[in-house]
Amino acid sequence: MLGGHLRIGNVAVERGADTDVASPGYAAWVNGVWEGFYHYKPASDGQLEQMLQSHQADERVLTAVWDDSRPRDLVDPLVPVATYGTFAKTLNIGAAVVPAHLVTSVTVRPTHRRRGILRELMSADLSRAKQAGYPVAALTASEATIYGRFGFGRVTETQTLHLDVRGDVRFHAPATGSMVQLAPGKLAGIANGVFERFHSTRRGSVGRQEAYLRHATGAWGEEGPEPEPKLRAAVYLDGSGEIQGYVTYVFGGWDPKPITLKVRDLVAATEVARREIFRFLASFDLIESVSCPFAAANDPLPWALENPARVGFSEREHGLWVRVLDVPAAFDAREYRGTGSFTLAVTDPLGLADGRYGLEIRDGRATVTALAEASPADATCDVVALAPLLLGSCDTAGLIAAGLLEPSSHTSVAALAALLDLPGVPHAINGF
Ligand SMILES: CC(=O)SCCNC(=O)CCNC(=O)[C@H](O)C(C)(C)COP(=O)(O)OP(=O)(O)OC[C@H]1O[C@@H](n2cnc3c(N)ncnc32)[C@H](O)[C@@H]1OP(=O)(O)O
Repeated sequence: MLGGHLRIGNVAVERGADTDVASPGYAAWVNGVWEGFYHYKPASDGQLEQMLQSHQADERVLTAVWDDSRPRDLVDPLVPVATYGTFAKTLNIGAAVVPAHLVTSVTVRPTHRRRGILRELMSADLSRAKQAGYPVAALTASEATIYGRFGFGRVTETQTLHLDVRGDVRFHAPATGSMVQLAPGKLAGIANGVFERFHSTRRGSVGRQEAYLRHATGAWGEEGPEPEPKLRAAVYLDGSGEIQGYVTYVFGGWDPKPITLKVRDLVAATEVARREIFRFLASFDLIESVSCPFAAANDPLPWALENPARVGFSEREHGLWVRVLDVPAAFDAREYRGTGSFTLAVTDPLGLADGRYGLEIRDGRATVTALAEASPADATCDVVALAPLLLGSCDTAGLIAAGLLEPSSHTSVAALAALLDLPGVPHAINGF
């Protein structure tokens, strides 16, 4: 419980009574978030309306903390000292796509930091999410060191891909299908469907908030909810004319060098579509480089090219963080290999996921049950390690070497690895 003059409450995503503009409380919450992330320009009525529409589409739950001790002649009491937002999407765990409780817009003002406001907001929220039946919570973090203490583990890494497109870029595979350049607005009826196909097949993918569609269509730009006239778009059609991917991009200007085409969003339902979109991006005259964010840690593009040295990567970052709330529900949705069984003991300082769990695996699918405390465990881990274990972000040997997973003295690590280790890495192509 927060003490003193601090008060926690929800903020409705609504227009003001008898007005067609955002309510003062909602406007104060949005501006609180913007200020927390150093967007030092209050949102205009038009921007607030855009935010409100997208937050309503996401069915966001907004929480704020107010400090009633601040002098009212100096600051509007509606202005929060902390913000916290959540919404429901899904996470692809490999064998199934499960509901995910997404956390975003976490800010605490410098005047109120390190007093336990984040801890209070997050502990209560994660308990509620577990009670509501979410197997997992997820977030994308500003700093890697904040969320481990709440049981979040890093599951994906992303990086920015740079493709040198000077001269003739040659691919091993022959070209297939076709690209069509179109006005970004045309993606309104296309982008979500392509993303859903990617999302349903890619382990680690997390559902997208409404803002992504607004960005894809150019209704929103880099600076937020304002039109982006520079945006260009194209779609990839396979041999039968079906749209299998799209890309949005902007010209980075004649300076600085190299002259760069900057991908804003690239979503491909198939690996062929992704490769063909890069073939298209490599074909622009006068352009020297193409940059593309949210590339996977094991991006296959260098393997597609006759000269893999054309591809470089920068800004390798932690991407998605996942918090397991319900071990049986989450691990039932995981992929495994072969047939076998083992018992996992989990410790969790927040008391949400701790216990002993039996995993009965048959032909790559598991039935997971909570066991009595006294059951002997084949391996032990903290809740933080559950996330990379769940998503197959790191193999069993790597988790053991990192000190995140501890096999018991009688456990065959090779047998455990034969059940748990998965090919490839999870990949999420969005932030929130
Ligand atoms: C999902 C997202 O929205 S990610 C974006 C997070 N927001 C930002 O980065 C905006 C700028 N920063 C902030 O607003 C705040 O400093 C916050 C939200 C990061 C932290 O809020 P606070 O209320 O100060 O945190 P609180 O006092 O509850 O601290 C909780 C714990 O986190 C730790 N912690 C807080 N901030 C940080 C940090 N930046 N780095 C490392 N640890 C941190 C505290 O030491 C404390 O640890 P303990 O409980 O184990 O002793």
